[in-house]
Amino acid sequence: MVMSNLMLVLTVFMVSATYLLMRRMRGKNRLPPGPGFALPLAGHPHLLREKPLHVTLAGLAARHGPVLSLRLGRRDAVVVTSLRLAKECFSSDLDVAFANRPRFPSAREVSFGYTGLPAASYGPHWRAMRRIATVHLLSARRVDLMSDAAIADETRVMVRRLARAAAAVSSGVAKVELKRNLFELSHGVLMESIAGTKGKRGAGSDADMSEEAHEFKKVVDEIMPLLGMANLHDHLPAPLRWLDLGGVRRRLTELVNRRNALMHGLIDAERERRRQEDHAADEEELLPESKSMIGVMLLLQESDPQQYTDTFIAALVTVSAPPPTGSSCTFTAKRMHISTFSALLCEEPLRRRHGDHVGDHGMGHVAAAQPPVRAAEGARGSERACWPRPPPEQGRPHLPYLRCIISETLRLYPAAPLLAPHESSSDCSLHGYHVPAGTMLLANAYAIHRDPSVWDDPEEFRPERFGVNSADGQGQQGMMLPFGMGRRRCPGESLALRTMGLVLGTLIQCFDWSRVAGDEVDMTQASAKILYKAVPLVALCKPHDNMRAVLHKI
Ligand code: HEM
Repeated sequence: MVMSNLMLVLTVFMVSATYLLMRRMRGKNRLPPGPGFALPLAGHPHLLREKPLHVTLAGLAARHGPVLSLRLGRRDAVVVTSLRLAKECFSSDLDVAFANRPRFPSAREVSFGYTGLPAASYGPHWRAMRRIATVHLLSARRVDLMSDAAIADETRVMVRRLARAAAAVSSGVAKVELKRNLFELSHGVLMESIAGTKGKRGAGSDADMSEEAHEFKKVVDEIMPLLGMANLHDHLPAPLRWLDLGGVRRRLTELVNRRNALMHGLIDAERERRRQEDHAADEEELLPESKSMIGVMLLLQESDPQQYTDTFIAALVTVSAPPPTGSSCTFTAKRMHISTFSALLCEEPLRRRHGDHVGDHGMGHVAAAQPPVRAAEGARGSERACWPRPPPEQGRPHLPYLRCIISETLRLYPAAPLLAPHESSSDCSLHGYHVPAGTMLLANAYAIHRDPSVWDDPEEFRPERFGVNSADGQGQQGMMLPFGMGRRRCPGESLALRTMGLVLGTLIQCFDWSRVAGDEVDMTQASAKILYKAVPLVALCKPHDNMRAVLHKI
């Protein structure tokens, strides 16, 4: 009996190994190189145990080349680790071939059955959503409006909270956990942009967060850890997934139902508000841009109710919520990014841990960013300069150092280090190799941004490389892809950059930041699809001398 079982295992193993070897060797259908031994059924997960994944994949690329193939469970995957290849994938005909997203079972729960923008397959539904997102919800005009309203308001709320915390201690220096503050800020901005929940309640709208934002935050807080566990489910055989032994799927379904109920409640509330309003004349005069995202969508619904159903609206506006597994970006990414900037601003010199490697990042000059950025703001000390208002369009070039810091941080710490996974919809050829339909494509932005053949001293944090005094920065920007490339490039890029600039600029302008004595800023990266610090940053925050009077009045 034991003998026959052993024979069976050996036969399965030999057949799988021969099959994989033959596929790899087949003349014009030659797959990209990759690590040889793949476990039958499981593939290469044993090679990916080391965390974080983007660092492990960079190591494999160093051994096998800039395009390598892997087997992950029943999926073929190709990883590209060079700028040239990433551009080939996302800017030529291949961009269409790779415009699909892989369907992970756990993403079905959070992405409205794969109909949310980040998870949707390439096709008419995705095109319709994408057009609305870029034209109506995240256009330059709307980003301006959001800067004036939601982002500025929520930044002011955060500044007030920090100033009060500092005023409450006798030393005037508060110890604050930035991640929590930025998390609340991003939720506030999110809810204000989606539904304008604070504005609708009139008096008391200056509260730190609306009830809806609180509920949304609670749901998001609970969903996030489950997504990590749900990833494991994705690689289990279907019958085991169905059994849902750990109860992850059941819990996720409950939470997603709560989130959806909240979204549908917001849509109904906005519809009711519109009905009750004596809007006939006034409404016509209001520009669609001046409304919340739901308000804009309801206007579209009036013109085409079949297309813009409530579910369509909920799926579209929830894109800013936590990412479906397999997608990657959100306000979360942005929040984590501001947290990373803040870490850089507090540390001198910054020490960085990467697995076992602990090195001096040589970022002493980063702390020196505070004075130049402040000086660049011009009217320092005036209420106008301190107030979290977006710098006017023509004012933005006066903040070149801030722009450089943001670019350099996105280079070294791209929020989505492997972008979001793409999937080929047809057989195609990449760098002379055959890529079958249904192959998952990962682009290792983290490794591409540190490629020594492209960047001088790639491990150094050097904002000046983006051209503080000139327009050189444009060229450098084209050598990185923190927001992806091609058709599925992030549509929230302008909003993200605007918010990061505004929040970081305000934090620098209003407060002096330093690290807690004796503590080093730990830049260890958590292992996740979104890159963030494993250890939340606790920093010392002291109102800037010239700003005290202004902060007092907030
Ligand atoms: C620091 C902030 C952000 C970063 C680094 C970031 C990065 C990314 C990346 C790398 C992708 C995948 C691109 C690809 O598939 O190749 C993506 C997709 C996406 N992002 Fe962002 N993002 C950020 C903020 C935002 C914001 C604020 C929004 C909206 C409010 C947003 C909405 C989206 C959507 C909807 C997609 C999916 C697009 C599609 O599949 O067609 N992102 N983002």
